[in-house]
Amino acid sequence: MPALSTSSGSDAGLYELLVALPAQMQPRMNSQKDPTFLWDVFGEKSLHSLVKIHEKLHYYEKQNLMPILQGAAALANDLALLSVHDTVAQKNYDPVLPLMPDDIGNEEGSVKIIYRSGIIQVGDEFREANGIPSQGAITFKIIHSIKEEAPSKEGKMFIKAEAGLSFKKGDILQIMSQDDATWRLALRRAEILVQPLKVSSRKSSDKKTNKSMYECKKSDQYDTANVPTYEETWLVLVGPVGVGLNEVKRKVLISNTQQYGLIVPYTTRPRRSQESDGIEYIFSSKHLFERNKFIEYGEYKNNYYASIDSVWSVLAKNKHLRMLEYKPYVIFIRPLSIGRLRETRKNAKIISSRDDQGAAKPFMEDDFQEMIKSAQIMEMTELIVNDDLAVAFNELKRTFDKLETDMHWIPVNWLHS
Ligand SMILES: Nc1ncnc2c1ncn2[C@@H]1O[C@H](COP(=O)(O)OP(=O)(O)OP(=O)(O)O)[C@@H](O)[C@H]1O
Repeated sequence: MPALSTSSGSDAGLYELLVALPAQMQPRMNSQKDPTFLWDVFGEKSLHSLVKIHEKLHYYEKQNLMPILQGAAALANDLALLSVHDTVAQKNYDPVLPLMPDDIGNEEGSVKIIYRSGIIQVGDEFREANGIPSQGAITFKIIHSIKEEAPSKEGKMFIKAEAGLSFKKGDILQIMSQDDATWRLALRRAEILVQPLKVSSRKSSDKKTNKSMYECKKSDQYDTANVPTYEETWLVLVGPVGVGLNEVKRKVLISNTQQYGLIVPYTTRPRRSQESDGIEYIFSSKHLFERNKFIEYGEYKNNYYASIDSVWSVLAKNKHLRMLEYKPYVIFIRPLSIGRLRETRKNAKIISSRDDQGAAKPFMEDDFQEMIKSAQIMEMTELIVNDDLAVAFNELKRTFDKLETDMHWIPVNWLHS
């Protein structure tokens, strides 16, 4: 079969070939019917139309087609939009669900559904289903699990409700943390205590606020007020006669004269020869004494002992003096043992209460026994043993320093009395 040729290149030759084909094949045909048949087939008009369309499309295929009409351009945009829509619609945008944990059994279908929705995690608690089962729609209340923290050294603290601290009206709870908006970490306290009292070096302008704190009568008023702080600390040293109160006091005073001041007490006893009025005591008559209002007073061997004005004069000099509506921090100084008193007080002298002149005399066995006996009936906030004077002094200093910085719980009646 000879190669078919086209007159105007490969693009336009197909239609012409169709037209020429029956004539070119005629010499090779035996039957008269064959050329008629071929002519009918290749001469068919619709075939020619199709071939023409094919050739046109083939020609424009490699060119950028621009629609001639404005309406056609809009149609092109719509087609692009539809095409994008179809592409997007065919894509799968479903959430990627977490894999099921291995340890959930087959029967726990509902748990699987909730879990796979990603709302809850392993360890979360399922609490409620509308309160009543199988009635219309079910509302799930889901509480996320919280990791339990290691117990603190200060005491057991709980986060989970089941492990929480039960308490009733009147119990005293010390709040340890309010970091969480819905939970409070607290320790139960046995004593009847209210505010922590902090001694700090606040400016005197804060005193008014503190005063209003004392006047609070209800606990919710304490809650909203500031924690009271005090500039002045009133320390009272108590102990049996001759235990060494003056000695200890003297050591504290000379250790920091800026910080500590002495309250000069009142007394109705006669002034001794070596004493000066206003130094050791302010000497007063019984008549005047009874007309005065004192912070504290006591009676000893028919004589009164008390203090008041001196408190204010110490305050005025800006010395340290703790005041909580005149409730002092009391430190009890006691001897170690009668044996140690005999050893350590060999060269010491007591101002004998039996001697009206108040002459200093060496300690007698009776003095030691009296000291031990009265020490046994005294119970105070803080206890310091005056065996070795230097040790006792250091311990006292440590207590004072702690008072400066630490919080102190105070009995509730201190605020109401
Ligand atoms: N730890 C101690 N070791 C040895 N001697 C001490 C010690 N403490 C105090 N003394 C001595 O004991 C004597 C009595 O001390 P101090 O006068 O201070 O006692 P006091 O408790 O103030 O007595 P009073 O109650 O009669 O005023 C003094 O001679 C003092 O030096």
